[in-house]
Amino acid sequence: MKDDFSIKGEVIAALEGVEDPGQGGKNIVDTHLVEQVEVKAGVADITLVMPKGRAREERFTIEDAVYDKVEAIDGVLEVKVKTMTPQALEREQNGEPAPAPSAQPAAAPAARPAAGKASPAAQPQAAPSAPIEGVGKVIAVASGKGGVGKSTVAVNLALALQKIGHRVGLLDVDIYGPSLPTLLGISGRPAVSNRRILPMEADGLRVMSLGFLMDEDTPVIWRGPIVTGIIRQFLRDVDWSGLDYLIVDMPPGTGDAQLALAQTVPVDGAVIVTTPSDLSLIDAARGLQMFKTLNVEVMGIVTNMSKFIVPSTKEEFFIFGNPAEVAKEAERLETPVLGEIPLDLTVREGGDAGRPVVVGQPDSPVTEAFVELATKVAELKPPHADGEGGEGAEQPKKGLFSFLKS
Ligand SMILES: Nc1ncnc2c1ncn2[C@@H]1O[C@H](COP(=O)(O)OP(=O)(O)OP(=O)(O)O)[C@@H](O)[C@H]1O
Repeated sequence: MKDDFSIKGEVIAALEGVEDPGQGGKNIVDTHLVEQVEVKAGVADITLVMPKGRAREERFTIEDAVYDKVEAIDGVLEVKVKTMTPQALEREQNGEPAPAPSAQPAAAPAARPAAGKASPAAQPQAAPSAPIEGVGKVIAVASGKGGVGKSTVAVNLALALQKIGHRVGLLDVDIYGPSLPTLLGISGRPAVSNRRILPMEADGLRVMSLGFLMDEDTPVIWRGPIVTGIIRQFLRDVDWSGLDYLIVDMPPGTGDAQLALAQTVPVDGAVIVTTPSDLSLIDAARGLQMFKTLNVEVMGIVTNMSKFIVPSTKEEFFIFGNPAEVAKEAERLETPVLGEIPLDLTVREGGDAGRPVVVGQPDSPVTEAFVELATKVAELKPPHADGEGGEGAEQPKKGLFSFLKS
């Protein structure tokens, strides 16, 4: 039986098949009508947002199409569609009471049990994912739990891949706390040329992060479909051409960003970062399972903060638990341990100073550990021979930064 997570992916893909009338053929996800999608025990709860002035006929056409498409998904038992005005949504989000009936949301929630399933052939499939032009391999760096050093590993893995001779890009889709600008010590807004976003540059890497587009204090409350839109634009509208590797720093956990990435481009492999602590390991196993569900190959686990070596005596301390436990868990999960990165003051200091350890301390043991990791990653996933291909390739581009205007 399908789990709710995979059904949710199919629901979002199905909504991308619903046209928003009068919007030049765009679908309702791209025009930001879809505010939220939740699937629990086979019940799909969909919130649409439409301005009050929207023609009733159009609204009904959209709602009907949503019901038809979503009901046809295998595993969906019931479909609930709630259509709200932006004002009603804002009130709901602020926890304010609904006003008098005359100013109610555009429509009350309506449910329809998903009777009479369509034949499997007619069921919507996940959106086809086309490779990014000119990029060799896309590698996701993920963690089940926050704070284990995933972004630190992503940045230093990217730099170490570069150190061993590859051309590398780094994409930060950690929507809950994009940290690449801080870790790499860069800021500013990316330029747009020929309707494509140009990545920023740091230490020879091409970098794109949500952090470049957000105010530092902006609370991030983007929901599933918006996250999908942002990630799609970062993959499709940014000029990544001419790269051997694109390293993607994922948000922690198992959620919409992972789903969006896997549905937008073929992901060649995922690297799961964990500390040796029990809790991180449980979450790492969950993350690993999620990538399997999404048909993304898990290349292995990286144990971060594996041990602390006292610089003067070389004595070793296992502050977060013994890395042997990670090895045991990796064996149980039938995945290799790709590398062990020690807990080291220079890593933290380098991160805070915007000078990652691989460039700040190029001859240190920690850098050596990152280079070993990068070498293993490159062995497992060598970049395509035609990694340069696709430069200058013409792609239809529309709605740059449109997600920020919604
Ligand atoms: N091996 C290490 N040695 C010392 N400090 C480290 C190491 N790895 C990460 N850190 C530090 O731990 C903190 C958290 O790291 P980081 O931001 O990379 O974690 P994260 O898993 O990406 O967090 P989030 O869940 O917030 O995205 C940072 O201060 C970083 O410098």
